[in-house]
Amino acid sequence: MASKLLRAVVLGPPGSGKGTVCQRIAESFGLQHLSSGHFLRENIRAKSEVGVLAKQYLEQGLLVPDHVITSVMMMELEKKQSQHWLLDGFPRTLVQAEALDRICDLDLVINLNIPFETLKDRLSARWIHPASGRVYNMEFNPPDVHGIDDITGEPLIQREDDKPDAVAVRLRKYKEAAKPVIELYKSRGVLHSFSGTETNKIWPYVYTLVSSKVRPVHSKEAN
Ligand SMILES: Nc1nc2c(ncn2[C@H]2C[C@H](O)[C@@H](COP(=O)(O)OP(=O)(O)OP(=O)(O)O)O2)c(=O)[nH]1
Ligand SMILES: Nc1ncnc2c1ncn2[C@@H]1O[C@H](COP(=O)(O)OP(=O)(O)O)[C@@H](O)[C@H]1O
Repeated sequence: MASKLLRAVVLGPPGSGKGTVCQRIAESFGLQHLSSGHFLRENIRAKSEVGVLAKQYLEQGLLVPDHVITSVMMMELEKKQSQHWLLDGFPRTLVQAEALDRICDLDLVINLNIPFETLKDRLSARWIHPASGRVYNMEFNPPDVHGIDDITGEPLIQREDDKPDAVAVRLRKYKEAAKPVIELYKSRGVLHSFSGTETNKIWPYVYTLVSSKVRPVHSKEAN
């Protein structure tokens, strides 16, 4: 199998399961999972310059300006140059995709196609552990103890932008902005779309696809 470092992106609307799928890929293949939303929330908590600027956008469910998120992501990617990585939530506009093009050639783009109603239901049941970005869902993957993170025992919170009004705005904005990005990757032949209402059903196909590019951490081959 090729020893080239994998450069992959997962695209999909809010609540489509990008975070969940990326978490599984990262664990199965030992890839670095880089989530734009997670970096922004970390900056907000740290009250950094970026965080102060980004806060108002996140609270309203709006996209952060391209130059802000691009500089955050470029800084993170620079630190991970020698590792396989997987981007979650970036690029989300054509301008961001063009910025990414300037630093790498993508090998793989995974596009999650999930019906609107499913997305609305999922987001309202989502809880996160803010420090780690771990994601729970009260129906799909509840924590062992209600409202508590399994690993640290710290309280879980519901994101401001998972409230119903912000969710509707986010879904609409996503559609508009993502269309040209999806078209771009389709035209390059790197786009792989997966449709369905359940991450567990989509996951085996995603696993097979990623296996064709990188070796699983726990495969018999690797042991
Ligand atoms: N019921 C159900 N819930 C799921 C399924 N897959 C993921 N979820 C849950 C986990 C979360 O609470 C919520 C959204 O999943 P993620 O946080 O992984 O989605 P994504 O990263 O795309 O959302 P984001 O962009 O951060 O808003 O849905 C599924 O197949 N069924
Ligand atoms: N690539 C990006 N471009 C602009 N804004 C972003 C980007 N990634 C994240 N954000 C901001 O952070 C918020 C949370 O992002 P994320 O955790 O990926 O969740 P979601 O997919 O539900 O919007 C977004 O609603 C947006 O305000």
